[in-house]
Amino acid sequence: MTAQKLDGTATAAAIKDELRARVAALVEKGTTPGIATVLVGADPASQLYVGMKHKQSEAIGMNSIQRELPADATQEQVEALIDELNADPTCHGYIVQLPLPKHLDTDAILERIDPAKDADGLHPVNLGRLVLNVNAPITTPLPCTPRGVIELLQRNGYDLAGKHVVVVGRGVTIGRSIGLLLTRRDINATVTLTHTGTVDLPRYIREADVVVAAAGVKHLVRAEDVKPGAAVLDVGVTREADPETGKSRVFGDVDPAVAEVAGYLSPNPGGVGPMTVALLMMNVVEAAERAAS
Ligand SMILES: Nc1nc(=O)c2c([nH]1)NC[C@@H]1CN(c3ccc(C(=O)N[C@@H](CCC(=O)O)C(=O)O)cc3)C=[N+]21
Repeated sequence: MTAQKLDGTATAAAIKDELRARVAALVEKGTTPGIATVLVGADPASQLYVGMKHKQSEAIGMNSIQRELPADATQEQVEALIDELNADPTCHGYIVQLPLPKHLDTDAILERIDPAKDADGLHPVNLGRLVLNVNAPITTPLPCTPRGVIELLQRNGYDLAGKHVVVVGRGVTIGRSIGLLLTRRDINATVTLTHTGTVDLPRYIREADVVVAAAGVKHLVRAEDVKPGAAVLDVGVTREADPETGKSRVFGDVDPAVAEVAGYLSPNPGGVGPMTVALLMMNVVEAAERAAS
């Protein structure tokens, strides 16, 4: 492999060390930052993700609140739980683990979250403020996966100013939101957003200094299309049986051969996933800092 690995696990560990100190300072002043999760149903992957978030939050001294409802919970029950967390002064931020069971109105539930407690940073009010606020310092929760991508590059010495970032995929968690951060004056990147309606995707990939692959299509980004030396961040998740072992595992959006061409590569797993969890916690620590000041 010629590419330098952008190690999300190590970078997230450094962020967590900083957060541990910020948590301790808040505790000193009488506020223990509290993070909550809402899990509806018992999907094994969701249980695993939620468990990871609690374990890591507790490891840095946060208070963690784990709320669960059965898979057949009604809209009213979920909304009542949201109202409860909005009113709970010990909960400074929380997430509703997605996806929710199909009978529930996901948008209505997410919009009911108090924007000040939105740990994902994806509440319409927070995204709207990000659209409107191009330059002023940000005082609202930020979308945590996009922030994770940017921190992973910056903390490994990659300067995004003037770079052409090609984003593949228009999902809300990354594709549609990351450009709002990358094009702020303090980062100063240029962004192209591509998606399944893009004609001739390789034409765009070839022009990219940075590729953020978040389409959820296994091995969509091929080595022959990547500019030598480019930074490639693999954010896609496809869960499939491994052809060799037969066991289910995660496949990213980036063909492994890209490692021979790229200058920097954020693998999956071990890249943006751990950064997302670290930035989720940072959103909650920042919410607690604002609440305490
Ligand atoms: N409201 C909401 N917010 C989320 O942030 C959210 C969500 N719902 N639903 C599900 C997805 C998925 N997600 C991941 C977070 C960390 C890893 C992660 O750390 N993965 C490890 C591997 C973990 C393992 O599988 O053992 C890695 O990439 O190295 C993966 C996936 C957050 N999500």
